[in-house]
Amino acid sequence: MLPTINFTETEAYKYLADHFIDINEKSLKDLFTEDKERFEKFSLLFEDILLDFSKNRINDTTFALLIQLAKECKLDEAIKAMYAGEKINQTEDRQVLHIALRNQSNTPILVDGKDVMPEVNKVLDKMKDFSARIISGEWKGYTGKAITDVVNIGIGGSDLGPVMVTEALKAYKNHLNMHFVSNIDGTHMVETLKTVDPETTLFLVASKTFTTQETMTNANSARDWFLESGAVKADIAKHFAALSTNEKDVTAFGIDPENMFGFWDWVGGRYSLWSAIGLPIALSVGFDNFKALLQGAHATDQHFESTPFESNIPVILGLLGVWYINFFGAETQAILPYDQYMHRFAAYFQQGDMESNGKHVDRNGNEVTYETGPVIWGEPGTNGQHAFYQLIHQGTRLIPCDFIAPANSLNPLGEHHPILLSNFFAQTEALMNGKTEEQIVAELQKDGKSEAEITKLAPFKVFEGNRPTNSILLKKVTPYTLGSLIAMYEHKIFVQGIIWNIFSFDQWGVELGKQLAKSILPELKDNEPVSTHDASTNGLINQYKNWRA
Ligand SMILES: O=P(O)(O)OC[C@H]1O[C@H](O)[C@@H](O)[C@@H](O)[C@@H]1O
Repeated sequence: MLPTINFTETEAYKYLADHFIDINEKSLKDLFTEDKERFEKFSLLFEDILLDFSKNRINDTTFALLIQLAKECKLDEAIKAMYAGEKINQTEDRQVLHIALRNQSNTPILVDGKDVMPEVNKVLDKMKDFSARIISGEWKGYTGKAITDVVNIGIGGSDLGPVMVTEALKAYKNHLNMHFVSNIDGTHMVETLKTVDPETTLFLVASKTFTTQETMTNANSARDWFLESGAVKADIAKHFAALSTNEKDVTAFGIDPENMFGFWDWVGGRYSLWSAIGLPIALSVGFDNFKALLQGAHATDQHFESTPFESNIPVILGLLGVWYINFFGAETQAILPYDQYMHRFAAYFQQGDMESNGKHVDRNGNEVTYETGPVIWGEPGTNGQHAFYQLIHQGTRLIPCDFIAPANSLNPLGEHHPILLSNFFAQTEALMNGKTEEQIVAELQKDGKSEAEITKLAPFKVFEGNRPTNSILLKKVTPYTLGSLIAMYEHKIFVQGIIWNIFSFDQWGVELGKQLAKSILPELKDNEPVSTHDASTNGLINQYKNWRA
């Protein structure tokens, strides 16, 4: 069982609330001037990842109080409970053990007294064998040709992770063409099928439950398309595999259980890329690279489990988020990777974070009296700079940003990488220091502007600065480092969920819309006007019926 402490009633929270008044008066610039050791104090090197959190609106006191907050909320007990396989997903009565999927030390992890590692390793071995056969061309399609294209059909956690990682690791990719169909919009499937050949395509039906409407509809359409190509039912075994926990429905769909890669209900969908759901990753970059991804995540898991909070990266990232959300009133968190390959990283953590911590009821079942999960968003640098950074620099909202960049490019091309990184360094510096009116005036005077022009223009050109950022510098984007980084963000989400006293591993909020869609679908069959809903919904449905061809 997880502790159920209201963090706003802790001693640390009360001190933080007072202390916030002091910090809110201070500028980051002053904090750096006051403390020459600031970078050394507020940065951490973990293998090939440097986290610099010194450009945050904290000082020694803030940091100590945040650590105290984590202790008072019994974060240590919560971490132990997760690692020990306790059923911390209490509303679904399940363990939360994505750490077992990447437990490369292979120490026993018990679920109801039974070590899950032999099962985990068995599936990994099966993935290794299967991916090797597909990649080498030993596996043949129904007309004897090797597989050239893989279409993953899945949505949410059965899509976003594999998409994000295969994109982030594209530099390590082999000859297989990867496609991902998630949306129920027929366009997604139709456009994908236009680019593939049934004789050389492997479909992976990825669904933890194997009941998700979008995925099952897409899988049925793919199967129909395949059978219309001249293949017969027996050929399905050569072109369809399932990544799921639901063997019964996989078999009913017509997929050979031999082609089923299983996982378990103690793996949350949005934490499942490390399981059989990661098969598209293993196919795209080879099993050794997939294993390196798991190893990187495992290194973070060990760090998170055993490092004192003061130097524990996920703990620090989580606490900084709490500081901004609950004291400064920040509503969003930007994730800004200066790496084109990582262009889906923010989208991935939109699900990871918002589905986990988008909760308004605490672990006692009571409405919370404070803010919880932030809105996560972001785009890769430098594109974001030319789109939304204006608001980050000069808007009215405080937006904590995580800047992520690799020191080494996987595509060193002329001056591109130094230019990219000069922007990465410049942005956090600009956000911190801003630009004062005096600086602006001096600049305008130098440009020969008149006093009248200077007075008119200067207010618009001022940057108040004092905008907080984390910088995460990676030596290079490798499968291992990427695994470590993803796991850091996962555990950060866990930390925040514990502080906020919410359940991070259920997702009841996605159910209502699904249920309503199911009841509306039969109403769309005929052209009779509907009157069973509110006036707006009736009006929309009836206009749709009028317009549809
Ligand atoms: O893998 P499945 O079972 O198809 O679920 C896909 C997605 O469905 C829902 O939106 C949620 O439950 C997500 O967490 C999940 O990832």
